[in-house]
Amino acid sequence: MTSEIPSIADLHALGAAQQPAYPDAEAVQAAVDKLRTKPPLVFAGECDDLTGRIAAVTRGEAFILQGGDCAETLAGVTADNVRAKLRVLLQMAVVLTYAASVPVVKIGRLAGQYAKPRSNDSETREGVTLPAYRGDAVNGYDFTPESRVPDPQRLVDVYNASAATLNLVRAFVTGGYADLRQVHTWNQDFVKGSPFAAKYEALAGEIDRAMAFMQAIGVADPDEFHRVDFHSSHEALILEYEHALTRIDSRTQQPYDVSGHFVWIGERTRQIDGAHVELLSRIKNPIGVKLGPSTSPDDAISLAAKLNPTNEPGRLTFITRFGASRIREGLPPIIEKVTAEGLQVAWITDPMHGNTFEAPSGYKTRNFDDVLDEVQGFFDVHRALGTWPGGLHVELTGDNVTECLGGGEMLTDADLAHRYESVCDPRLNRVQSLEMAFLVADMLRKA
Ligand SMILES: O=C[C@H](O)[C@H](O)COP(=O)(O)O
Ligand SMILES: C=C(OP(=O)(O)O)C(=O)O
Repeated sequence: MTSEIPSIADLHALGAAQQPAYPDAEAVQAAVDKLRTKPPLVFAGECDDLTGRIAAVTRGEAFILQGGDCAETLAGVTADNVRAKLRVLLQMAVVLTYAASVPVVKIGRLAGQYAKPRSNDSETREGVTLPAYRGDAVNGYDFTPESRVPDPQRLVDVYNASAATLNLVRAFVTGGYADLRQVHTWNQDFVKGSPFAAKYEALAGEIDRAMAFMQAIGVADPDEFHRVDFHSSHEALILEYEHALTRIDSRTQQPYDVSGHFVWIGERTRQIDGAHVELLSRIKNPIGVKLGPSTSPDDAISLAAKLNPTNEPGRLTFITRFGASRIREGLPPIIEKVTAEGLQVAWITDPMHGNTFEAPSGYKTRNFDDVLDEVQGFFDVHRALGTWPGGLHVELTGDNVTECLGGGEMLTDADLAHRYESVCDPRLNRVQSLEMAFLVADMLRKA
């Protein structure tokens, strides 16, 4: 590590929000020492490649699809689970690419999304108060005093789980599963009778014909259909983990956080003088910052100045998450100021985090219509300002869970109990995700 990266103590001295209160400093040091010996999960060159792809988004030539679990779990690292998430993202990407004729940059909230910022430090159930669950990177979900103690060994477990996930993802995306000629296969075992399954099947048939045509006239190399580019991402939350995985690239002598291709700073940790902004200002990966409704135009300018001082296209993505009721008033002044200053950023919408509420049943949920309305608001604002709506960031799963209300299946509060599996926030299920892709493809075509 060079002097360019502050020490972990210096970072903590700046003030770091949302960090675990580890009871045993020696155990933290032991976990960090172990992480420092581990090989990189991603390569610096891959991160640069992603920066180049996001630069195309900044120029209005491509669209980002970023999606996956709210919180990955260690127990969730199974072949079926990873394949299901990848499959729904591939299906969505195909819909967006084909229906809107725009290249789609695919980024999973995957292989590292294990730490959660929380609104409250503690959780109370039936008169018992314990530390809040902060993701499998920090403590256990079980509501017992033992499980909720932050354990730094979990950081090593998360590294291993991320390595296993990435290994599978790389095998799937280069080994034939993601081959465009498999578009029909991805649709197998979809919810029977779903109108979106039928709509997808029709689109897949068109893609087959288009590929056959391109091959027949000799403009397409079959190898081009065989593999896709897919990148990992997560919120860079736990300083010990991200710092231990920040390494100097032997090609360029520059620091990269090799825990994932793209890392972002959350709404609760984007303090301009805080530790997260400082650490991410030093690494060379493409990075994101969540911007919620309290963001002022000057906040956005200061963040861009600190995080992307050379104004490099593709380096910085603003992920806006205002809520459906606030985006139409809140977003324009920010975009206007950023554009007036000539700042190169990609804009993407997270229509999930500003639209969460507690249903009468007690489940944390989101309404599909609110999510869609925020996406529509995002497109409307960009259209009015002549800027490019560069992408969609969603919490989703490849399974048929019942966590968000509405959508084509018209899930109600009574349905939430059937299959609510998220350990933190509610995700779109497979049908809702595909429905979202078709609706966004329509918006994108008009953009
Ligand atoms: O995913 C984002 C946050 O971690 C989450 O929304 C916080 O949830 P909470 O308000 O239940 O703590
Ligand atoms: C915590 C998250 O979002 P935000 O920082 O926008 O609340 C998240 O995306 O997991």
